[in-house]
Amino acid sequence: MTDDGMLLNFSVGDAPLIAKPSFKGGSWKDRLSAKKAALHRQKKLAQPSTGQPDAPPENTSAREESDFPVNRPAKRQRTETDFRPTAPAGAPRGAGQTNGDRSERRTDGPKQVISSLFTYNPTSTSRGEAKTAEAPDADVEPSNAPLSSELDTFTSLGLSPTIASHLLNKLGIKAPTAIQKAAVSQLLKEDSDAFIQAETGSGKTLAYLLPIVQRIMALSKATKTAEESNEADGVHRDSGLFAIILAPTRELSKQISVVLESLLRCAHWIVAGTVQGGEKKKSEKARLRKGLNILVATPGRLADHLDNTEALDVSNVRWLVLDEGDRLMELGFEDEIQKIVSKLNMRMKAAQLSKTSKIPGLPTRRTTVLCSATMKMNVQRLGEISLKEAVHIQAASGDKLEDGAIQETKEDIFSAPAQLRQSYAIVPAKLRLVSLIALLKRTFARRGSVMKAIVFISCADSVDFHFEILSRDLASQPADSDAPHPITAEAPNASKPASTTQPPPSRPSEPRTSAPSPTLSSPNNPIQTYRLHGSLPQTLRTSTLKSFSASKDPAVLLCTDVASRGLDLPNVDFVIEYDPAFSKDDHLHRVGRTARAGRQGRAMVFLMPGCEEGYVSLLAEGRREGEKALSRQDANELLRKGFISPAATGTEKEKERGWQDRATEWQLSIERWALDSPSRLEMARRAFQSHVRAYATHVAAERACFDIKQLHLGHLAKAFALRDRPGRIGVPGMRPGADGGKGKGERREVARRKGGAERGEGDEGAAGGAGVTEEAAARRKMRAMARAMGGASEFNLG
Ligand SMILES: Nc1ncnc2c1ncn2[C@@H]1O[C@H](COP(=O)(O)OP(=O)(O)OP(=O)(O)O)[C@@H](O)[C@H]1O
Repeated sequence: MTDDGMLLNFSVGDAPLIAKPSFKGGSWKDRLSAKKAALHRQKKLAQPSTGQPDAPPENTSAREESDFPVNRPAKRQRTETDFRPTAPAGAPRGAGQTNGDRSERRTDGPKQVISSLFTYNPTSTSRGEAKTAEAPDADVEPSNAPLSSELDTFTSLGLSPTIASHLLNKLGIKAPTAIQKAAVSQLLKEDSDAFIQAETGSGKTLAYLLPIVQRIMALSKATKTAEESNEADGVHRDSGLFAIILAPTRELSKQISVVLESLLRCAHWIVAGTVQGGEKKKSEKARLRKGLNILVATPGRLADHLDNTEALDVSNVRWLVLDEGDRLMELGFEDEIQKIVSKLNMRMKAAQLSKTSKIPGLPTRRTTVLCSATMKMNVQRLGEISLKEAVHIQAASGDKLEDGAIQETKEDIFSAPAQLRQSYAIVPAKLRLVSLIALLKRTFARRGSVMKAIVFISCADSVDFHFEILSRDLASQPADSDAPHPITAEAPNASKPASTTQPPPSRPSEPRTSAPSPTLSSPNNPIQTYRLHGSLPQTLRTSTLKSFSASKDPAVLLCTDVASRGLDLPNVDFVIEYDPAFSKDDHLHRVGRTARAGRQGRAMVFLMPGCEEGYVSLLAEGRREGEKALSRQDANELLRKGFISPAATGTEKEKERGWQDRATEWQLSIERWALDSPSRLEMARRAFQSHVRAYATHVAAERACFDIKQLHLGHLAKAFALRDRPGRIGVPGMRPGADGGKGKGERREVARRKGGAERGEGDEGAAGGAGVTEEAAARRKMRAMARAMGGASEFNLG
């Protein structure tokens, strides 16, 4: 949002345009350009009226891109009379018309602004250099696949034939991945601490679970006396707790325990359980009292039980795993982990001194395993807290390290799986929503081409809004609406697809998180849409994920970053980052939800023309082959493919007009849909506001690519189906204050970003004064904007 934008958005307001506005604040440049714009409008109005409105573009669809300003467009206030695209032949009344009169009649509030989709869009600044590449070579060797050599078997790593045959026959896992090969042999052989680092989807969970389960099975054998024959006579649930696995979120701890349970079916006498926030402590205490051998936990809840649950005896714990180490630190669990580690040390030592442990074969020292895909400062810190002389286990190496220290080598650079096909789309703000719909329509056009897609969105309010759009019932268009069918290519009976999937069971009071998507479905390919974010109750989050994973129909999940880490959702073919991630690492975790364990996958990130295009070089850093591995698309390409009518005939120009008109029709119908109900309108406004606030929280190091000053709020509002002027979009009851109404995880998430920003500012301070001044100016600007946007200072993060 440039300064003149700010002034036009917020200062001019609804005042009569003839009245001389006064311009205050901002630099002299801001004031000058705002004055010029007002003068220009006054001149136009002073011209003798012909009874006709301002000449609209003859046909918006047909405008050439070269007519548009190359950089950011000059802003002007526009009314419905500005936009009168020619209705396509045969279209119902209203197709291609603005319907603005009706929207004004319906709302007693301020005038609505209806802008055309295809005019005044900024063009790409990198158009000249960037290639519109084809998808990178599909034959790239997967980097996280199971090993294919006949010599690489689980038994050759030292795993027992019982476990190996269980993996093969019951879990369908034939050969280890590279990280499993390195980790299993190391952890079976030695009792040293270890840092396991490998890319997303490389099988890190089994890499630490397999050796732990085998070692506990071995304890069982050692416990038996020579004449005993039954395995169950060895270790049993009362023998003691031997291993604890810590995961940062409830979803992850649940997922790990599911993998563990499936593994333990070959050693049924070993009992595992979970303790995690969101569950009743009383039932957890009862579970702990009954006895467990392996515990999967979230750090906060475990620390709580260590303080308050007498039955939790940790004196025999000999394996501690810290999974998703970077996330544990980002979510602020450092204190809890420090407390847990020191309690484990203390109780183990006390038991060893009093010689109360009676488990033969129990190792004398505890092995701590830290897992992370990234190697950041905070992981180093976690290593210092928890590891001693750790072995660094990567796909191919195993170097012994100093106390807790983790050496960084070239291979430590966190990158996406090699086989992931990654692209970015340059989409102007106004075209974002229609482009997303076009992309999803195209993605699910053919049954079987894509099973599941995940769309990452920056905040919970925006997830809710887009979920309502995708799941809206096309049959219940307003009765008086002359809206055309939203996407003319859609089959008439596509609005109620026959779903074979059971949506997650939700009680009447619970918000719905799953619904068929009439917009994306076709008669032979029903699409189910899901939503997930941190503001939903935990039980609903769990059931939604379960249902999405189990869905036999193609499905799309709209979610915040709550689903970006560690989650292993089957058959995800496509990840769309509709809002770019708040940091590069978050991006790699998000795209890592596809292309797992050697499978193919695609990812696309939406970027706006201008400073966001700088993000392409950051994307390239996450690829081994650099920018070569990235392909590029433009909004027009997405729209053409998504909105083209299968029956389109005529010249290229006519076809183009066809898809532009259809995209416009769809956009107008969604704007009417939002205007038609106060609750929907509020939802759209809330989503817009939250989105803008979330935009301001990209990590400092990447803020040059996501400069809030460059954001064109008027254009962006269109992508939220809004016709309001941005300065007027205020949502009553929007949660004020940093922590208002947020759950613990959400507060941690906000703190993480703030922490990142503060560190970034400190770094800049060290580098030189100029940067600091600019940052400070930007912060002042952001604060001013937040005030103009309704006064709330935080956003509803997932
Ligand atoms: N040896 C193997 N052969 C085939 N599939 C495997 C193998 N090991 C694990 N998998 C599968 O690979 C998927 C990814 O495993 P896992 O979730 O452990 O990866 P990860 O490295 O922890 O990923 P992330 O970093 O995203 O958390 C799972 O579906 C798992 O069942």
